[in-house]
Amino acid sequence: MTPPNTPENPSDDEASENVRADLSTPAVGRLSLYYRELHRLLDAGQMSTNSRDLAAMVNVSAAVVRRDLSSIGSVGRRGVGYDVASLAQHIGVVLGSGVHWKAVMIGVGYLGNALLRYRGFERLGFSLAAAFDTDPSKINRVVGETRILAMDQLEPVLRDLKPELAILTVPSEQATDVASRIVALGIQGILNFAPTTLRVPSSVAVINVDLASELQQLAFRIQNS
Ligand SMILES: NC(=O)c1ccc[n+]([C@@H]2O[C@H](COP(=O)([O-])OP(=O)(O)OC[C@H]3O[C@@H](n4cnc5c(N)ncnc54)[C@H](O)[C@@H]3O)[C@@H](O)[C@H]2O)c1
Repeated sequence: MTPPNTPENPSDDEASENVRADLSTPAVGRLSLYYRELHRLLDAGQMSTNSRDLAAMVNVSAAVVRRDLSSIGSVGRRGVGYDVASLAQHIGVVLGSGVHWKAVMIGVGYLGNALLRYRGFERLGFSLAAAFDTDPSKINRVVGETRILAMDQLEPVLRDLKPELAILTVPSEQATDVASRIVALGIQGILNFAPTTLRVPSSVAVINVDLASELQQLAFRIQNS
């Protein structure tokens, strides 16, 4: 008989919600890397792995892998390790990859073009449902599998598609205005490539991607090693 869902005995969904709330940002980043490597192992037909091998794949210690995995309730069996398929599935649930996420892209220049052609998003449950640009020469072109629409179609299309996420790849001067527009349309998370700080309500999650800053940190590490 299925036990009732009580605070002491939460359902799978509730348990993964609780786990998610407790995870630090670096731990979430590492889980995402384990997830990627586990899928690579699955593709290669490998059924089991252990903390030492996973650690080597993502360049952390085996103790960190064991701690990360036990924090989401996955404990390897001594001498056997982890079942690759079920561990990948479990991490996927914790990271929300079992859920289908709809994303739109705003700004299809050099960067947007490259990202639209990348097929790796779909595997993690993200579909790029539409892309938007202001340049009339780009409208109606299909890049990857996504059609570029005019910005004056933003409101009706987003109301219809109801995407949760947006990838912002417009010039930095345009980013704030565009962000306000998409937030007003119900976007809950923005992956922001524009080198500017977005002012959005705290209910909207923003991840800033800045490769120049990453390079700067890399140079700093080398200089100080
Ligand atoms: N995060 C990073 O590591 C990184 C790396 C490269 C570029 N960038 C940034 O990403 C953004 C895009 O870079 P890019 O090289 O692709 O630039 P780009 O100029 O090639 O592309 C920008 C696109 O946005 C469109 N656009 C302009 N205003 C718009 C608006 N209001 N609404 C919708 N579309 C609009 C333009 O027509 C163009 O197609 C820039 O902000 C750039 O600084 C970030």
